[in-house]
Amino acid sequence: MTQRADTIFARASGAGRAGVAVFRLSGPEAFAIGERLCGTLPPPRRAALRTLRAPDGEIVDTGLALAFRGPASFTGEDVVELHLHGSRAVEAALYEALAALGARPAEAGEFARRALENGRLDLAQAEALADLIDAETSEQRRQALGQLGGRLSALAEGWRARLIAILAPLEADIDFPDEEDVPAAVAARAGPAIDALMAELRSYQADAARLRAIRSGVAIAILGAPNAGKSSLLNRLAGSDAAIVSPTPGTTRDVIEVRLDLGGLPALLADTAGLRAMTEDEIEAEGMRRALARAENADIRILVADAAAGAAGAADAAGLLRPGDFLVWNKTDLAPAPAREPPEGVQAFALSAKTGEGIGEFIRILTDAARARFRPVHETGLTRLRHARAVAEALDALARARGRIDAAPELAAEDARLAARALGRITGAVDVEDVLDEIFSSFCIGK
Ligand SMILES: Nc1nc2c(ncn2[C@@H]2O[C@H](COP(=O)(O)OP(=O)(O)OP(=O)(O)O)[C@@H](O)[C@H]2O)c(=O)[nH]1
Ligand SMILES: [K+]
Ligand SMILES: [Mg+2]
Repeated sequence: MTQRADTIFARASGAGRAGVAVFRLSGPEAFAIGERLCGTLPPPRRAALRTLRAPDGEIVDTGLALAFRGPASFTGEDVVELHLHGSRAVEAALYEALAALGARPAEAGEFARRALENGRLDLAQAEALADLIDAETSEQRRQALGQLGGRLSALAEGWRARLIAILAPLEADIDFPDEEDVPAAVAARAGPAIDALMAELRSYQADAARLRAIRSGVAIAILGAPNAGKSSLLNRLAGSDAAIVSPTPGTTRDVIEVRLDLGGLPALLADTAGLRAMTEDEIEAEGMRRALARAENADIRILVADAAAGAAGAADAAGLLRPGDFLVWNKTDLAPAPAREPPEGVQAFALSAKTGEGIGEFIRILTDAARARFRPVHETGLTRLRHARAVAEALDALARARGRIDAAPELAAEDARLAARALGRITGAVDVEDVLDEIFSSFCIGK
């Protein structure tokens, strides 16, 4: 940053009434403003009780004050943290006092952005911070903590360092083009090294969709004929009355979503409108279109069929199923499940959404299947599309480099440099500006 940064403030803890709310002040004037507010600040990294006063002498609140001297702070700047009573009135009085003392409210993600600019976090870690704040399940927490701790950064920087080691002799070759035996020797060494790196990158690429599913949730869609009991099943799986259940066929029109925690793996479960061959009703037809789109894009489909309707109950939608999906015969309190082979790779299961019989077992089976399918091979990896794209770009460039290494080492060197550049984008070692706005706009204020 060329110009001197503003001193910014925001509530770091969640909005609303609270026993304690944490406010953060960061920037070159943070200590001076903190002192005017608190009288004196405690020594860095020590908490002390203070009475906070506005410039006109009015008491704002009493609470804990903590000072962090930059660069040993979250943002890398001087930071003052205030733990006050979490009321709207205290917050309003504090903001007024801080503004009067020359600080301004922070923009979304501005604290993390300063941390990045001051080298306290790299881009992958900043993303992980956002993921950790959003984490709802244990798998999400683990993944975000690993990345925040620098695991992905170390991986990406390691790949880049290997590439640079491969690149250096190729560049030396450009400088000494006359020495006859150099190109062959260099190519002989660089070729296998590129192959090994490509194999490793591919194995991480193969994991990327699984890691993204952990971040954003596995998409599961419930589909089937009207009145099969789809909404009843969703309510059972969610443990709440999220969807309307009624004996009227065509009750569900919009897609109803609930979040599930499948043994630490997050899932987004969608209930959809019943599918039937024909309908005159425009709203129902739109519901069916949405149901089909949802089924198409889901990671896992659960086809619900009425056991009492016999094999015909599953016939219409069976074509939508893919290996790894489920066929659930519902209403086993009324009739046993028909003896009908499910489509290839589809697991059949019998239960009653009404009595709850078989639900616990079905949740176990669904959880095991989802966890097995989305278990990553590597503990650390490409958690965002942005990372996967960078690796795909690096792989393309490396494939070109590999093809040219014998005939045109100088072109191969250029390709290898492009690959290194693509990998450098993961941590923001290169081209960081391009992605900053996209990443930090998703942060909330105070982070
Ligand atoms: N006996 C019995 N009735 C059930 C069972 N599951 C659902 N039902 C009943 O079947 C009817 C339809 O249930 P819903 O859950 O609304 O079915 P749906 O598939 O969501 O229906 P649409 O949204 O209209 O497509 C309701 O009267 C439920 O009480 C079950 O396991 N046993
Ligand atoms: K219904
Ligand atoms: Mg329904």
